[in-house]
Amino acid sequence: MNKEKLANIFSIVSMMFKSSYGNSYETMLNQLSIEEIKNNICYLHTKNVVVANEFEEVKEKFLAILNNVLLISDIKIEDIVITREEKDYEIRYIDNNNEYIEEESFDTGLKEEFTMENFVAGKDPEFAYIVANQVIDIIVNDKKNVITPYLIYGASGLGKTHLGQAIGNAVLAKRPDKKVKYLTAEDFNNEFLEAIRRGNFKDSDSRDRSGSFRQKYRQLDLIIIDDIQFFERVFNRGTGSVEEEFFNTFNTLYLEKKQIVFISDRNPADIKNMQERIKTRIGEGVIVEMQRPDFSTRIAILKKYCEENNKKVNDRALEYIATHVDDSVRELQGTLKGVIVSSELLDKPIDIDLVKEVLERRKTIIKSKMTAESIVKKIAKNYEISVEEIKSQKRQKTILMPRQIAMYLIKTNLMITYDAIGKIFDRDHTTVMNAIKKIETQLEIDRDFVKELEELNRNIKD
Ligand SMILES: Nc1ncnc2c1ncn2[C@@H]1O[C@H](COP(=O)(O)OP(=O)(O)OP(=O)(O)O)[C@@H](O)[C@H]1O
Repeated sequence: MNKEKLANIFSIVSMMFKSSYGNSYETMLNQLSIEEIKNNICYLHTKNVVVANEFEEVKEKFLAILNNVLLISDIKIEDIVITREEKDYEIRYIDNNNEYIEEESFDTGLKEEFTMENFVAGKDPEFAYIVANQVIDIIVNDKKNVITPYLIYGASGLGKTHLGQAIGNAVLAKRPDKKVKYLTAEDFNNEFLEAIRRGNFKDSDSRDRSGSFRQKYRQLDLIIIDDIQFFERVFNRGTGSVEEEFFNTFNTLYLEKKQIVFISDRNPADIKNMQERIKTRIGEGVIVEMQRPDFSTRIAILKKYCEENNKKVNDRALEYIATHVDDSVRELQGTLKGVIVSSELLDKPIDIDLVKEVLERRKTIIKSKMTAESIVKKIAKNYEISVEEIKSQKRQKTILMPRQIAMYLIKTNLMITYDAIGKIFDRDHTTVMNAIKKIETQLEIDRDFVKELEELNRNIKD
């Protein structure tokens, strides 16, 4: 199978994986690529050991989807092997006046495939696109009237990341002297914690810090922070240092009239745990909701995809796809990719029957999707407690036991990490591990409990 086909397959499986198990896997999947399929083994590659470890935890789930996608080609993958380069991070540290300074090759975080040119705006461009162009114009021409912060929010797969990244790429294309950085809120949080761990600060007092973390972010002309809803998981958790650093970085850039772009899956008013002062600052900028593309834009997106990838697909097939997939551009492109790959693998022409077959297959996988939240909800309902209670810190048996069961069923069904489960219940990795062990022990000694759990397991799949 050639590289292009392999890449297409990987991108379809990744899309379905995210669709079934959540977009939190996006960072991991972005750092993986498919190398080859040989002797029924699929070889994936990553440079990052953390990604390799994270993938091991969800390998079986990924394998199941991969085999489903390859079903019609009669290839059955038996195992996935990760290959990895030794060098994980290109970061060096130098000792300067007894302070550690991080020397990092500056990575803009931008991907070249996301441009304003390949963002299909449609005949009647939406507001988010119009403002994006204004933002680019302001930075490129050093205009003073910055639109900061510019916040784009909206449902998954509508092109928020694409547009945010495209702003960065357009600025650098015209003004390579500008300092631009794209990162996710999770990256910001991790880098901050890593900087503390590596002694990048003078002491543990979060107000007295030095080093490149601050410098790096505060010298930017344009910062694009994606998925800021992530902050609700880390803000308001004791020390508040991440929140403080975020506010200070944001505020410094804001006061210096530098351009800030935030991307979120929801309106900032609905992001929990965010201090009022941050919300107020955000409110001083421009907030735009990304819209679902209309039919003619969906057709234009599909045509653009064909053009860029040099594929010929007849108008009827494109119209059929655009009629049946109307809620996400990611899903729209994924369906088209699926149709193209199926036609190539089967050596069949693209007709409505093939499109229907692919749509049906995608629906079955998506229909069977079970998420951690759906499991929590069903378990809470079964034990007649609320979702808030099951996630709360309460320890009475009537709440504790359902919580442990929910953790166990999430682990066994979704195979996500203990940390990821911990985040759902606001618990640490060890607590989750102990809870699951407890259920396993109980299952070994109690036949009735086994039956109860089997019944629950059936329920959560309905
Ligand atoms: N208007 C568009 N024109 C061309 N491609 C688009 C458009 N909108 C989205 N896409 C493509 O759809 C895919 C999903 O877009 P993107 O990741 O930007 O969505 P998102 O809104 O950020 O989703 P999420 O919230 O799940 O991260 C990408 O491949 C992107 O290039």
